[in-house]
Amino acid sequence: MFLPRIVKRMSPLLGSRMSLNACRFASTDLVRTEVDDKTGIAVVTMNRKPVNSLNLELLRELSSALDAVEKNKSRGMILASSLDTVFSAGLDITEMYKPDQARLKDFWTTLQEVWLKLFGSGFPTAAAINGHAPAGGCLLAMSCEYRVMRPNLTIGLNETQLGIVAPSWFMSTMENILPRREVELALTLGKMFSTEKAHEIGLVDEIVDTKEEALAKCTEFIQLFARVPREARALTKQSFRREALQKLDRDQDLQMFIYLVNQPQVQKGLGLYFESLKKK
Ligand SMILES: CCCCCCCCCC/C=C/CC(=O)SCCNC(=O)CCNC(=O)[C@H](O)C(C)(C)COP(=O)(O)OP(=O)(O)OC[C@H]1O[C@@H](n2cnc3c(N)ncnc32)[C@H](O)[C@@H]1OP(=O)(O)O
Repeated sequence: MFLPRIVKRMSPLLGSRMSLNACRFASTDLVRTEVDDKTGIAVVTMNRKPVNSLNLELLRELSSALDAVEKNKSRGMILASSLDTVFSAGLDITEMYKPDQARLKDFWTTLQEVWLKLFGSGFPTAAAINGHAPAGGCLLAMSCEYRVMRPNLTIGLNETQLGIVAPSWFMSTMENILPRREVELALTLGKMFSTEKAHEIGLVDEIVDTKEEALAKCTEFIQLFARVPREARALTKQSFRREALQKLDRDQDLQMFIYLVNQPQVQKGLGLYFESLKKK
């Protein structure tokens, strides 16, 4: 259960440049939310070792953090990771392999909720991609409006490589950024792009060397909207993204997911993939 703790603290968040800004913190073990009092921007940091794989608890806390950012009327939100080399490893395979059926349902419903809140948010969003971002990790980054990434990492929707299929709303999210042809190729190949290639094709907007620089660039992006009326901006974004948002039929998507994940050959594939990750 997410219980926001709102306290005043000095922020070490963005290094010395921001270190005198007081921040409000609303944090749990898995997700830290820090709002800079000077910029009004919230940094939501995923903190689930070792790889920020998205299990039910992390998704629930992300969902609550997004509610808190909305409620606090923050100027915008930056999504980041506390880990050195991984932004998010995507969905936690253990949620889908030999699952408890009630939890599986909760898991998928919460993932849908996080996407609807993040992709459909009125406030500006940016992702500081300070580590690898496969599959669901790529979905989170793509749901933001701007992406800044460190070099020599990877990002992409690799589902077909695992023998599974990215849901259509994962596809629409990529299509909101890249040309259709590029998306079709990326999805059918299950392509993981290097940071440099992702930048070349426009999946990533900027490359920087450190997490601090990534946070600073994301802040600059969000500040572009400082003089744009908030409501007009929000409605424009939501109207632009409406088609993708409305295409998600939550019940149908849930039923399809439950049916497919429980297929013996999908379970076998997930088991083999999970083993291969462990043996790596
Ligand atoms: C036709 C049938 C259709 C069926 C359709 C039904 C299904 C629909 C759902 C589709 C949606 C899927 C979206 C997803 O997100 S699936 C998840 C995909 N994720 C990945 O492929 C990433 C896998 N991980 C990695 O590539 C690497 O871990 C990394 C992120 C690059 C980091 O590498 P690093 O070397 O730092 O770390 P390790 O690989 O050593 O991992 C450390 C430990 O973490 C465990 N791990 C890693 N990823 C996951 C994960 N996604 N879920 C659970 N656990 C994970 C790994 O096993 C190590 O554990 P260990 O320390 O115990 O060995």
